[in-house]
Parts: sequence; C-alpha cells; structure tokens
Amino acid sequence: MNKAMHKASYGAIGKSGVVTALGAMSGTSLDGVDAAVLRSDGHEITSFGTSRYRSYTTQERQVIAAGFGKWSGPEVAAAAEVVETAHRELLAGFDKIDLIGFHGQTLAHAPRVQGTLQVGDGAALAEALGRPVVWDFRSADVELGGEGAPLAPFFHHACARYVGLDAPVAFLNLGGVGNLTWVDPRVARPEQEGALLAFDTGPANAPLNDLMQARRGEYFDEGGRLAAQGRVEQGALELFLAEPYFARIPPKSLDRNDFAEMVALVGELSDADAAATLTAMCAAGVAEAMQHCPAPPARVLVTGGGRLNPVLMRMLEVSLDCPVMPVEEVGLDGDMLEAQAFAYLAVRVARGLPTSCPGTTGVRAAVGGGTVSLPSAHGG
Ligand SMILES: Nc1ncnc2c1ncn2[C@@H]1O[C@H](COP(=O)(O)OP(=O)(O)OP(=O)(O)O)[C@@H](O)[C@H]1O
Ligand SMILES: CC(=O)N[C@H]1[C@@H]2OC[C@@H](O2)[C@@H](O)[C@@H]1O[C@H](C)C(=O)O
Repeated sequence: MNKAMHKASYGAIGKSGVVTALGAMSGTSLDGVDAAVLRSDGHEITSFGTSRYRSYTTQERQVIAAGFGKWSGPEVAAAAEVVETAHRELLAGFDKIDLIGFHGQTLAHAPRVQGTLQVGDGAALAEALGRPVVWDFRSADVELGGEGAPLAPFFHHACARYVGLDAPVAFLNLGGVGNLTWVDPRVARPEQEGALLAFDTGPANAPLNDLMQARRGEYFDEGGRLAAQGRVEQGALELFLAEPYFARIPPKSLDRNDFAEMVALVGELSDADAAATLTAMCAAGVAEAMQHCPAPPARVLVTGGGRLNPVLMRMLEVSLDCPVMPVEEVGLDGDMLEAQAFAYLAVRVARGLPTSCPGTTGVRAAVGGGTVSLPSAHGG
C-alpha cells in the first residue's frame, strides 16, 4: 500500500480529477487478452472508451496452460513471457493513456495455502510502454486474510450507479470460472456494509471447454450447439452439487481447475449428453449461489462468454427466480467488463482507494491491492 501510494504521487494520476485508464485482462478460459479504456476519478465512471482483443494462438495457449497449477519453474517463466508479449503487442496500440491496469494471467490460486499467482511483469510492461502500470492486484488482499478474488465487484458497484440502477441487482460473470456480485447501488460507497456480496459460483465454461478439446478437438461449444442435442444426466448433476463448496458461506473463490474432475463425472456419457450435463452444472452452481444473496436481486445481468451460449442462458432462466439477461440490456459491454474493471481498479489503487472489502473477498478490512510501477524515463 505505501509503495503504491508513494509512487502514485507521480503526475496526473496521484491527484484528484478524471484520468484515462487502460485495463487488460487475460482470463481463465485462455481465449486471449481483452483491453479497454475507461475514464474515472476512482469513484464514478465518467465514460467508456475503445477496446481491443488479441487472441492467443494455439501454441501460446498450450504454453500458458502448461503453467496452470504451478507456482514456479520453467513452465511458469514460459507462460509469463507469452502473457507479457501478448500484452505488449495489444497495449502498444492505444494512445493518450494516463495509466494501465494489468491483471496478468492467473496460473494458480489457493489463497489459504500458497497464495495466488498472476504472471506477467508489470514493471517490465511499464518500461516497454512508457506508462505507469498498476499490477499484482490480488496479493495484498490475500495477505490480509482475503480470497484475493473476485475483484470486479467494486467496478460492478460503479457500473450499477453509472447506468442508473436503483435496486439490488446481480452481475454474473461466466468465463472459465463463474462469479457473482450482488450489488445494492443505493449504498454510496462499495466498501460500506450492505453494498456488496461477491464470490465465485463454481466452474462455468472451463470444464465444457476441456471436454470439447478432449473429445472434439474444438475450443468451445459454440452457441451451445452440442449441448442442445444432449440430455442432462441427473445423477452426475447431483454428485456435482454434493461438493462442499456450494454449502460454504461466501465470500469464497476457486482456481480454474478446482472442478477439473467434473469432466470425469460425465466420462461415460455421449459427447452431447456430457456437454449438456456440464452446461447444467454451471447453471446449477449459479442457482445454489443465488441462495446466498442477502435479498433477491431485481435481475441477473450476465457478462463473459457464457452469455453467448443460449443453452446455458435458457437453463439459468429456468432455474433462477428472477429475470436473467446479458449486461448489454443495461448498455454495458459483456466482452470487455473485466478489462474495464482493471482500468477502474487501477485508478483506485493509484488514488489510494480500497479495491476489496469483507463482503467481496472476506478480507479483514477494506484494502487497496496493487503495485504501481513507473517507467524509468518518468523518474520513479
Ligand atoms: N458464442 C459462444 N457460444 C458459447 N460459448 C461461448 C461463446 N463465446 C464464448 N463462449 C465461452 O466463453 C468463454 C470465454 O469467456 P470469457 O472471455 O468471459 O472468459 P475469461 O475472461 O477467460 O474467464 P474468467 O472470467 O473466468 O477469467 C469461452 O472459452 C467459451 O467457453
Ligand atoms: C484468481 C482469479 O484470477 N480469479 C478470477 C477467475 O475468473 C473468474 C473468477 O475466477 C474471478 O474470481 C476472478 O476474475 C475476475 C476478473 C475477478 O477478480 O473479479
């Protein structure tokens, strides 16, 4: 915190007023890197800017995936290099940026055991791009007893206020892992009690992607086409829901591969039935999650790639007691919300504002995670 605060006193970013931030996220489903611009003073969102996406090549994906679950060693170093290169290429295409929020790629996440590891060196990126970079967003939260994830909730709170919502809603991100943020936008500050409850719901697309890769050599079940042809195997679904994770009181978080054995639960099923069952598991995890909400949300706003799967969306509509819709319904961009989140969080870190609190990660007290690295040309 001190380090971040001290270094953030550099230039425009340390003062009050609105700054232009560029956020970048490489998510657990390993499709690629999202980058998006946002203008904010660290409290309110002023406006959203341009965004870009850079897909990972098959080979890059393999190198990063080889680092999953590892904390150090040559696979981790190789993954870090791929992540850094991809970000350097993508982020160099933006100009007029005051600071960059760089999440990096999570390789391993076990907050109560070894910690959490996001690879990609933000200091090297600051040097290469000549801009201040905020990075390592999760460590401080974990050190203070938090889960270190999810971190998007403070941004979801700002989004709810930006689009003018006046009743509790839930943001549901369906990437590789699912995460839910219950927000009461009537509470002014995200760290205030009653503003937020957030946690990971369970696996989202990761097991389905793994199945598609293993059985069909495809990256994902586009449009839910395979799942649409299958039947949900109730026995496997029940075994899945018996996992102790679902009964645990939130906040709580997951590593990408915490539910990797789910693919074995559907091992005997046809491709279509297996896809349908894994899709249903994602929806069932969300339905369990809804029971932890402090009050029923007026609606569930879905973000992340899962919102593009009509079979999954239909299952959610059937199993949840409130309307379910993509975040586009309220004017937000479901492809870029996570990248925008790290732009917003970067401004907060630079301004010494908290980025997580007991309701979002279980951290002992509200904390601002993240390190600010300045390019040496700017004097440090
Ligand atoms: N058209 C589509 N039809 C079905 N599924 C899709 C579609 N587009 C994307 N997906 C799914 O969404 C995934 C990508 O989602 P997203 O980009 O939100 O993940 P992520 O940001 O990497 O993950 P996380 O939020 O867990 O870090 C893909 O891997 C795929 O499973
Ligand atoms: C440790 C980690 O990288 N967690 C990711 C992952 O992907 C989705 C879910 O699990 C969420 O907890 C988090 O990402 C989002 C951006 C977050 O921190 O809000």
